[in-house]
Amino acid sequence: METPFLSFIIPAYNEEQRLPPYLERVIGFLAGEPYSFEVIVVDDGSSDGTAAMVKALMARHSCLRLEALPRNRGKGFAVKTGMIAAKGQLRVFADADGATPVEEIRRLLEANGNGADIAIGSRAMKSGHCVVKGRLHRKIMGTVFNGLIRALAVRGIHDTQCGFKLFTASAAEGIFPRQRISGFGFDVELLFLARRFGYRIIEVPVNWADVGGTKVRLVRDSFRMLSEVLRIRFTNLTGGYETPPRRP
Ligand SMILES: Nc1nc2c(ncn2[C@@H]2O[C@H](COP(=O)(O)OP(=O)(O)O[C@H]3O[C@H](CO)[C@@H](O)[C@H](O)[C@@H]3O)[C@@H](O)[C@H]2O)c(=O)[nH]1
Repeated sequence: METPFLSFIIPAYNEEQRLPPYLERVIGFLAGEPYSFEVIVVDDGSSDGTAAMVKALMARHSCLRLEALPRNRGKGFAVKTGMIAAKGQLRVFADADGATPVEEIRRLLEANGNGADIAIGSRAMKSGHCVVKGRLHRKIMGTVFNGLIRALAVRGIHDTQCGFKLFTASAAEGIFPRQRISGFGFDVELLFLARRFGYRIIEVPVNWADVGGTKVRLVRDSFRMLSEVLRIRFTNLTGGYETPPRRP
């Protein structure tokens, strides 16, 4: 069987400290795997040296690409940019802090092998091999937010917000051009559209660690996410989403 070409996309906002070690780990790991790959960093108008740092690493790693946005647009917009620029038959996005070890990609690929158009990492599904390390208030927030999301937008998914998701090229091309939410609520919109378009989603347990230095502001971003979820409902109700593509 032909080995797939894989795109690994990292949205980054002011990540000059946390991103370099993760990038090295990602490239080192993928280089040892049996497929070819590209790594795309989408710099979301950072005010620190994120873009310069990526450019310096590009001199050593030909697999590395930079998509630089002129101003800060939000994680959702950055992921959409990377997914549309990507060339891979399989496209993964992951957080810059390396909260989910890159090795966990094997679990996403296994789910894809089992028929998933979209494989999503989950911190909520318990499994013998998975460790989820996080502070209590983040866990409580996560549980409350996920409960609300399940009721409002995507029933049956345990963890919509884990920043470790895989799409086949055809799912990415069907969903991302139709994505409208630029903030952290974008994960919910992706899954909502995926359901609506008939793509098969498989949720898999992954290791995850709260490595600190989060850019998420608890109160501000929670309210913003809630308003984004309500916007998804409203856009759908008023027929705002384009006609679904036909699932191949
Ligand atoms: N492009 C872009 N990316 C951003 C922004 N703010 C944060 N990010 C990126 O989003 C990722 C996650 O941000 P963290 O700072 O690591 O926050 P976290 O607390 O670990 O995030 C958790 O909650 C988020 C919101 O639900 C999730 O999106 C994320 O996957 C994770 O579960 C990182 O790659 C970070 O660079 C922004 O304004 N723009």
